[in-house]
Amino acid sequence: MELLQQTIHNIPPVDHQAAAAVKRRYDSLTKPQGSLGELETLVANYAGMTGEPLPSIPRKAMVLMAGDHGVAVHGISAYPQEVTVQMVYNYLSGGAGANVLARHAGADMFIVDVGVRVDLKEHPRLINRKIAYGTEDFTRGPAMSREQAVKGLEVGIEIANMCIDQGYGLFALAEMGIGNTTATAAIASVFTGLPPELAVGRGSGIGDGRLKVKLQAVQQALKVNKPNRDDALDVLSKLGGYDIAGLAGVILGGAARRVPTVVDGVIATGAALIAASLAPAARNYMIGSHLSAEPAHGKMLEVLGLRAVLDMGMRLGEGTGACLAMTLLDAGIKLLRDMATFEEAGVATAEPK
Ligand SMILES: O=C(O)c1ccc[n+]([C@@H]2O[C@H](COP(=O)([O-])O)[C@@H](O)[C@H]2O)c1
Ligand SMILES: Cc1cc2nc[nH]c2cc1C
Repeated sequence: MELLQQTIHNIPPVDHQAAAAVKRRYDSLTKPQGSLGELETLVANYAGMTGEPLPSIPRKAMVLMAGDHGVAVHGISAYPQEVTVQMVYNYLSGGAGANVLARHAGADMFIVDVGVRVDLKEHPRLINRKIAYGTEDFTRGPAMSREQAVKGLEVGIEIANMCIDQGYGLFALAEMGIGNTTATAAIASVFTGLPPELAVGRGSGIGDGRLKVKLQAVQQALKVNKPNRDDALDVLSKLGGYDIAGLAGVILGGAARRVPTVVDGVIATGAALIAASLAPAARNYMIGSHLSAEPAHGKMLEVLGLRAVLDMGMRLGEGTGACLAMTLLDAGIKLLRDMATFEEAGVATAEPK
């Protein structure tokens, strides 16, 4: 608990001067003012987070938190629960979408077992921080204890600190956990006020039968647990997963040291809602990536004040949207650093209005 509290306490305000310096430089470059649109805002906000008036391309870490969800016993996913562990092995051997897009974005992957249901074979690239063998079925009671929720958050903070100590300057959130869109729909419902009917979606691709069961599971979880939306630890422990807790911790750990986090799809955004509720200042260190196909995602981003820079109907999770967004951030930073100014290129500036 001490690490969590200290981390929250350490989150600094953003550096508005660094953000303003970026805007000024964009205005001096050989293009009509503001013509790079949201790319300019993305980089200016990023500079406000890191405090660098002329940002350089950051070293990137994708942190993938894997955990199982007890609610999966109800058949609320299109895939069997074993897929969680099977996909972890796929990440370790480099063959998943997450690996391909992490390589594409130049990000190194940190694969963490925070709560997979079975013991995993040791692997030099697997970080074992297992808190429990999956969560409890949240239709019957809390998914985990408050202490376990804190542990999950602190695992994320610890991984963030380890990465920052190694020189990483930007995080991408990634997760794997069969059933985690059910947990996320419940969290989304609490923090956005959306009724479960509007928060529950098809996740990994369920049909109408499973969708009905999934909706009932979320309704039941809210009824049985009565989460208190003013107490993020209550919401996280009753409705969350170890994957979600770990990712919320990464955001907090990064924010405390001015390292921004690119949020991924609906599950990562559930973690972002937990982090923002625990520490409102952490919100300033989050970068939106894409708009997931899950129905609650738009409202969740709106509540956080985040903008999705991509809208491509993606719903893979595992950090894939975050990686694509990181490539856009890099593009914006390159433009800022490498374009000629009006003065350097001898190009005439705008006529008076
Ligand atoms: O990130 C998203 O927006 C997203 C939307 C739907 C599904 N997923 C991924 O699919 C898995 C969860 O789906 P489900 O149906 O088992 O809840 C989990 O491993 C997520 O990474 C991810
Ligand atoms: C194969 C598979 C890969 C995934 N990656 C994230 N969630 C997933 C769900 C499934 C089923």
